[in-house]
Amino acid sequence: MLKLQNLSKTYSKGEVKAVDNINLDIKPGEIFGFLGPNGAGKTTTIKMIVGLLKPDDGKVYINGIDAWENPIEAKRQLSYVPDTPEIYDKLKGIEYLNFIADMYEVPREIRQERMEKYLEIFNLKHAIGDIIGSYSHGMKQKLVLISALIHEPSLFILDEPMVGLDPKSSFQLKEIMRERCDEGKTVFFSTHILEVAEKLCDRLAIINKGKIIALGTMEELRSRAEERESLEKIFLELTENE
Ligand SMILES: Nc1ncnc2c1ncn2[C@@H]1O[C@H](COP(=O)(O)OP(=O)(O)OP(=O)(O)O)[C@@H](O)[C@H]1O
Repeated sequence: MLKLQNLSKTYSKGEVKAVDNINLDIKPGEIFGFLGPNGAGKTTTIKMIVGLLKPDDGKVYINGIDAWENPIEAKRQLSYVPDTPEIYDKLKGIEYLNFIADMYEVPREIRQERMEKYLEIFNLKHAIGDIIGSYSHGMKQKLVLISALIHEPSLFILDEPMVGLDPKSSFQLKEIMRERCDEGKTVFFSTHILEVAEKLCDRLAIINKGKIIALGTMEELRSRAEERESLEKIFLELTENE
């Protein structure tokens, strides 16, 4: 479903190796957690997957489509929720949702049904006629989430999705992620919080200083951490973030 092959990215004319030759193969139906401390390379990796940052090296395949050779086809397969919801402040919530639904060519009746459902779930119905500029950070985040759910992507990519959401919305989001995966869709999300990864994902990768240092189920990683001091140190650091 999502395949990363020897993916690398540097910043500052090569001085900062943000992502260093990473490989991942994520299957349909998986909730995959991308866990790492601050500055590990999570956002950079995600931006290369969704087409916002060009890799220096390596390939991104989404459903077998090369994301940088066929960007439009690849983007049709996915939804992306960034860590900070930067959206058009001058639009009303409903205008933004319709704009996104238009871009993804979601038919009227279907979008209506999905909007109703998610606006209800995330308790945003009352504000949908208001200008986005008047929304709180959490409301903006929920609006972006709803817009990402409107076209039912086969790959759902979320950068630090739980940050800024109230506990009820976090719970709802977790339920939605699980539902998507039960339908054979794939969720890839980043977090710097061990507990979030633990509660949610089927499998996870730990990234540190741009490299993947461990890959497997949480159980597998925990037992490996007991044997490997470097992994144990990362685990401790991630626990302290909670
Ligand atoms: N535009 C940039 N210019 C220079 N260095 C950058 C740039 N963006 C990120 N970096 C550096 O690249 C590395 C990886 O950053 P990235 O934002 O991908 O990490 P992250 O795991 O998402 O971190 P966080 O959890 O803090 O968001 C860090 O060392 C960061 O300082």
